[in-house]
Amino acid sequence: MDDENLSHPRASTRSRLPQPGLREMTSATTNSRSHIPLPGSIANKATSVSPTRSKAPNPTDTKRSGSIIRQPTSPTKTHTRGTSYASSTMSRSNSTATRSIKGSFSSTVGAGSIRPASSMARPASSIGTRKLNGSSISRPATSMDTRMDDATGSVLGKRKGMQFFSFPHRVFSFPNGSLGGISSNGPRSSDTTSSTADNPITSLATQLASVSLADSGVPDVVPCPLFKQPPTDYTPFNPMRPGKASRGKHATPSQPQRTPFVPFNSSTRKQPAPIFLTKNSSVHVFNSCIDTQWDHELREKHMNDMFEVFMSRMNQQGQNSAGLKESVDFYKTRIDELEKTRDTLTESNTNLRVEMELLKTQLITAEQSLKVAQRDQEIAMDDLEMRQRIEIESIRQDSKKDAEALSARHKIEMQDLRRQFENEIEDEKAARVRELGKMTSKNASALQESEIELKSKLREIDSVSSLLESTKAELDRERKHTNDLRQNLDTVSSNSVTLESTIRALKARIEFLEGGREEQSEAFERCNQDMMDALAETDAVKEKLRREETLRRKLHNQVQELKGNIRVFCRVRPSLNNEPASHLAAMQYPDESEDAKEINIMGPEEKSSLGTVSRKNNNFSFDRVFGPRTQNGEVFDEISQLVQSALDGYNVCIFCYGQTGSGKTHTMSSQDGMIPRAVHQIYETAQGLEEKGWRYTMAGNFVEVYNENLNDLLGNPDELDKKKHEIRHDMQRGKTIITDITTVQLDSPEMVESILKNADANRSVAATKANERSSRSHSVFILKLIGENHITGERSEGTLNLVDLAGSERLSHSGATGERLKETQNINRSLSSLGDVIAALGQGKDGGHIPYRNSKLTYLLQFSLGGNSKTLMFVMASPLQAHMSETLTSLKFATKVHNTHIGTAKRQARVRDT
Ligand SMILES: Nc1ncnc2c1ncn2[C@@H]1O[C@H](COP(=O)(O)OP(=O)(O)OP(=O)(O)O)[C@@H](O)[C@H]1O
Repeated sequence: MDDENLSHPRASTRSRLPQPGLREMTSATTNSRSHIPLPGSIANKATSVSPTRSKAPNPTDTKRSGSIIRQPTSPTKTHTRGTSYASSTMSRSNSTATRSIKGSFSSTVGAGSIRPASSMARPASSIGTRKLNGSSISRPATSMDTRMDDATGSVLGKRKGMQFFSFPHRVFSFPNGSLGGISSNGPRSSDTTSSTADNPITSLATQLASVSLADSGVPDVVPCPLFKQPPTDYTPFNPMRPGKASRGKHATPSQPQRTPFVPFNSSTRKQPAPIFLTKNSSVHVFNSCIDTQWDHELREKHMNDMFEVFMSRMNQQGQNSAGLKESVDFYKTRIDELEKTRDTLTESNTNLRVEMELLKTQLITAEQSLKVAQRDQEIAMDDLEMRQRIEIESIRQDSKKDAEALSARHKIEMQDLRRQFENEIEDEKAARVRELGKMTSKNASALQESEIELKSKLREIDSVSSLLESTKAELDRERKHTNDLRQNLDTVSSNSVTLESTIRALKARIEFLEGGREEQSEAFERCNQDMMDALAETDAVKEKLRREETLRRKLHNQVQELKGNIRVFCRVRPSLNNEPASHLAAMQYPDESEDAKEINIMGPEEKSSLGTVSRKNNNFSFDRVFGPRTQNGEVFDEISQLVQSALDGYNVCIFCYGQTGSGKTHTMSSQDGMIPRAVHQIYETAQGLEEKGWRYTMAGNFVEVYNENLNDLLGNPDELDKKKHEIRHDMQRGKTIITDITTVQLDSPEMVESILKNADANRSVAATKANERSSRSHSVFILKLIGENHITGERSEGTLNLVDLAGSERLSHSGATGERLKETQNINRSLSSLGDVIAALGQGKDGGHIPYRNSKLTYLLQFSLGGNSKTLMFVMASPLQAHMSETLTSLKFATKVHNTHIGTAKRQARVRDT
């Protein structure tokens, strides 16, 4: 609260109210700014007021008042402020009293209250200075004084319904017995407000004049040439309502604008002094104005009336002052109370201040001790830090020395270790190098030895091969020599027989000659002639024999050609153990005991509308029909002559056609099948022909056509279905070449068996619904036979193709799906192509198109099917009733082939004319 009072103007006003200004008012406590001896107490005030009240207005009073009139040296300022203070003080004193009664004042500043710490810490100037200097007291004294002097009337007057009258209670005194101040202030409105700030007399006179004229009924504006016409916004002075001048004065203490005061008769009267420079100068001007313009008596009378009115009002003011006195007493009582309270507060403040001082002292002491302790602490810390720094430095140096020593030691150790490792590495390297050298030398020697050994082996091989060659040549020579010797032996033996007989004859002749010399000589000549005739006869017989062999060949092939270049044999396999007789179809072989060329297959029993049971008879006729009891040997006898044709230089093709399980493989590739038998026969025949000058070489290939791809059955089984083989034809020589095919030289009949085993293992076999082990490809065994007759100079090149076709069952019967379906489709397509090729050949048109290229099989057999070849078709038949349909289909196809006339075969041989 006190802080606010110090800082806030309103608070300072409030604090002034209870201050001891009234009681302790002295000259020292007067308002120094006004230099007016303000009433320090009511008594003083009463003293100053009482003469005014008791005495009538007279010039003396006026004069005395004139002495007093110095009081408002700055009248406007003092008066205005005093008025405002009066009103505010009055209202606030009430509020203060109220607060005091309610205890709020004592609660805030009373002795019993405890000031907060902040208040205690407040500087002494806030309280003590004010009290001691009394500067703040002088202002309330001024206020109070002003209030008492000026505002009382207004307040009381207002309160009591009195006409407002702000004339001061003091008597005005004009130096020349006139109210110069009135005239000088009256009409100068704007100038007045500004000039009053500088001239208090003029200001006071202006107020007085305005009030008195207004109250006395005298017109406000007196026509006086001395004054100018007042401005329209001129407002008479009202002390209760500060005008613009007073407000403006407070607001802006600007320099007043003064209108030069020109005397009316300035030309006649000499101015003693500059206008308004002194009070006397203005009086002179005023007097001069009066003398010349005003009716002095009238004005005096008028002034007297006015004075009386003033006086009466002054009396009234005196009465009012009594009321004010009461108020003052009340206020004095209140002030006493407040002063007591203030004393109490002062005392408590003093105690608190002492206490605060004590605390301050203690605080200072504590701060000092704290500072001392802090300083001691800092010193100790500095010492400690210094010691630690020294210790750290020493430790660091020690550590550095240790580290350096350690690193030096490590460096030495590292160098030692490095040297040691380098030595070890060098040793190891040298050992390794030595070892490597040894190994290299060993390897080199081993390599050298190996090379030497290899060279020796190569030499051995060369020598062995040359030996072999020479042995072969020698063997050939030996063979030849043996043959020659044999022939010679034969000749010699015959000759020896002849000679023996001749010798016997000669012996007899000799004996006869001995008996008669001439008869002996004749007999000897006859014997010699007989011998010569016998030798000549022997040569003639041999020549005749060779001519007969050539004739036999010619006749044999003529017989084969007469039989037809394509022949069809039918073979029905026997029933197997798991096939009961009830499941067999009814088949008949009408001419089995004779030619055995027919077969009747009885169809299922059919009942006619008349109830007769009949069977459809399917009669087929082929070149030969083999029944179920026929063995492979018997079959081969029928084809052996075709195999002989291959040796004679013909292309022979024997293939088996029929449904799955009809016995094709059994006939062709079984151990006693056509292929082994053919090879055996070829060997035997070839050996027999050697006596007649023939030498044969045999080379075999075994291939299969699977899904229209050619596979080498004698090759690597892993390359089946991967390695591609192409079929190429030499049209001029009538030769077929298969690329990348394995060719086996058949030096012995045993070689054929191993070939067949390998081929059988490689052959694609897949299970189907129709047969649990079914060959799903066409296999072709190709035997190339090249024969040379070193006696006759003949040469023959024949090919024997033994073909085991895949099953010919119909697609619907096989029940194949997926991959099997694809196989079956390819099989049927190739078989159909085979039929188309045979049919085209049967048409016999020279240069006609033969569709060999429609399938891989027909393209492969191009030179074995047609005019240059002999073809034999085995149509295989199953005895089962269930296979009847397929059997009939196969037999119908075979009948078509049988009815085809292909033409005359040509021998692939160069026969020397004999
Ligand atoms: N003449 C026969 N004498 C004895 N058994 C035979 C005869 N013909 C065929 N078989 C037997 O009948 C079965 C089927 O014969 P095979 O395998 O030769 O028929 P396939 O027509 O070659 O069949 P795929 O077309 O499936 O090769 C075999 O067990 C076989 O031994």
